[in-house]
Amino acid sequence: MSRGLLIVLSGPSGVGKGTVCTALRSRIPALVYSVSATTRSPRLGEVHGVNYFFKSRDQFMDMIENDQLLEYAEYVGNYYGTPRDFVEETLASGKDIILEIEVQGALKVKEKFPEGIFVFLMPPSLDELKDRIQGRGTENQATIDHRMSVAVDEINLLKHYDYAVVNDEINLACERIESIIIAEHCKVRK
Ligand SMILES: Nc1nc2c(ncn2[C@@H]2O[C@H](COP(=O)(O)OP(=O)(O)O)[C@@H](O)[C@H]2O)c(=O)[nH]1
Ligand SMILES: Nc1ncnc2c1ncn2[C@@H]1O[C@H](COP(=O)(O)OP(=O)(O)O)[C@@H](O)[C@H]1O
Repeated sequence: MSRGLLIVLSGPSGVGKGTVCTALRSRIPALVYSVSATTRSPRLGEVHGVNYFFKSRDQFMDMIENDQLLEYAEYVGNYYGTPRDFVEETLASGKDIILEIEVQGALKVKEKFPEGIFVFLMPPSLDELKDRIQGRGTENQATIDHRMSVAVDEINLLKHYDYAVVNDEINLACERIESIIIAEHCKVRK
């Protein structure tokens, strides 16, 4: 049996990664989602084990010490990381897995899995990005400003990715990513 594809969906906060990823999973039910660990507090409606594994700082440090994370990053004051075993087991079972992670973490995954498919979700413009973060209403102004300054640095790292997908419209962005996955399955691997 051939291994599954590792798909990394990355891009600045507020670009629509979560929204696009949820829509993509309903279009492709076989696509497995990697649930990350984080030290961030749960937002209203978020469920432990579904959206994230919510951890204390000490628990997160233990996961790092015990080499349980494929990658991790500190992002705007909190830690986020990808549980390693789940990714390895999913790929070995022949299923495709999608990681929805920020840019520093994506680049670390690339060092370990250069064969992964790295997709950068682009905002139609920086003004639209700010409107989306503000419109979501989950962050205070200082965090929004911090996330916007990080976003500019992140967009400068686009060159390390395989694909750039503009999230102008959710269904269109999903179609583009679905097409990428289909094409990657057809690829002749040398
Ligand atoms: N490196 C890394 N980043 C992650 C992971 N899980 C989530 N992130 C990213 O961390 C950033 C902040 O996530 P979050 O606080 O949920 O905010 P939101 O994605 O902007 O709604 C986003 O860019 C996520 O994609 C992970 O396991 N590793
Ligand atoms: N294509 C789109 N057009 C308009 N609004 C969008 C689009 N994609 C996402 N959004 C909105 O932008 C906000 C941020 O999306 P979210 O998925 O939380 O981003 P991220 O996970 O990248 O931080 C949400 O309010 C979401 O409904």
